[in-house]
Amino acid sequence: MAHITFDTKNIENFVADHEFSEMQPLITMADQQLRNRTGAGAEYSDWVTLPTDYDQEEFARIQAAAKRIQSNSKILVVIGIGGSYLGAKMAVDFLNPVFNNELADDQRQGVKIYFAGNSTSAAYLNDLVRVIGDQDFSVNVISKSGTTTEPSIAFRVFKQLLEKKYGAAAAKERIYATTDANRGALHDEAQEQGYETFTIPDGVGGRFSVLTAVGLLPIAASGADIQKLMSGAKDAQDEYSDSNIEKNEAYKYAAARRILYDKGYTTELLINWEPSMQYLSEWWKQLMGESEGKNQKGIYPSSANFSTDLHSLGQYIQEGRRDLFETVVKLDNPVSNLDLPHEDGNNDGLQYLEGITIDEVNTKASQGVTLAHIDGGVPNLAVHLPAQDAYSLGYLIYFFEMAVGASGYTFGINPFNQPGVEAYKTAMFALLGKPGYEEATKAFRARLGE
Ligand SMILES: O=P(O)(O)OC[C@H]1O[C@](O)(CO)[C@@H](O)[C@@H]1O
Repeated sequence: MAHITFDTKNIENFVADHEFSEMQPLITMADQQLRNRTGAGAEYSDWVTLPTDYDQEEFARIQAAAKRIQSNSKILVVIGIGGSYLGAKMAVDFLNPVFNNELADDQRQGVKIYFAGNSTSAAYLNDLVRVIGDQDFSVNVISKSGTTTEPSIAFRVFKQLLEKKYGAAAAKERIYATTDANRGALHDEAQEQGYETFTIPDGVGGRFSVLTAVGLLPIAASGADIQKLMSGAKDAQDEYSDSNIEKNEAYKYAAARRILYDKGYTTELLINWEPSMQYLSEWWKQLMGESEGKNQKGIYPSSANFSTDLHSLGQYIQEGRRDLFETVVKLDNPVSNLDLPHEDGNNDGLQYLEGITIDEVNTKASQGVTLAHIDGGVPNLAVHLPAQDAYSLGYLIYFFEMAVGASGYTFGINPFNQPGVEAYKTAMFALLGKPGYEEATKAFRARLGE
């Protein structure tokens, strides 16, 4: 089966071949830390073998639950934030038609998926309640800790909506909780209330959890093929098993990023040319940023959606500060195509494009932009995706996970924790007056002049 490929030819002007061989010892060391589980945070590296070592019984329950949701609901509200949200959103968007939720029921493979609990916006929750209206729905609440404020608030709202609509007992049949196997507020509530539960394994951190029930249940409910997703990831696990940069493209990507970083290219833009891939970048940003951004080090992960953002960020990318490099994720074969419609005359100046497809325009645009950006001093890496399908996505997920696992160790940090996220939570809890934060409450309120 065709699989993703990684291409460094467009950094030739910026990086010499010998620089890759010089990076090999660092990558070999990182590979050993990762695979022998001797590096910092190794207890959270079970994702390395997840595609060949996952709970088959739970996988079957996920598929059964997805079928049940499809049979009794029009909508699945997926509640979660960060790693308990972005992987599912990425995959649901990538594997379904762009306007999936707006299609007629018989045009859609599975249920409509709406996400909640990923902000503190009241308007978002109010508007989603209005969208649901009198349609049948179920809820998948996802939280490893079970105490994250945003999803906890959203869960209250949608749990009460379910109870109002179906009654307390029937509401419980429509709630699916994905959480820690043994502990946490959500775990305890699920046990007490008898919700069907799915597990976020102890050894898999949030941002690496898309191939667990965290991603798999929403993805399956949307109608996408989670078996093929896992099989793409499994083939990637086999493919990226060598520590040699020349035999392992995930490590070649890690090495290329690290070489560029050392030369002052400290911001990486993940570029896509399909609107359905916008959330691939959002997922990738958490994966990279939360893993690498520690001890005042790490590549800042950003993204741009082309050609849209060429008309907003294009100027900066072409001529702004020269600390950017791009990684383009390019789809080699579009999921659907369109001929430019014929029109008599040439009032819109598009006659020269007649006879070629819109996807060819997309491809030529991407090639042209790459050349222009290289000329402007922006190194350009490329990941080619053969198809917009579950197999390729599973492969791609594993590619990025392996790359950041190794890359994190080259920075000498723990790629699997996220201590810095606590700072905002402390400030927020203090200002909200959460019990246990009394001293911090005084200090933060004083800073606001309260
Ligand atoms: O699944 P939880 O515990 O609700 O956490 C959600 C997200 O919050 C973080 O812990 C911090 O933002 C992420 O690492 C995680 O993906």
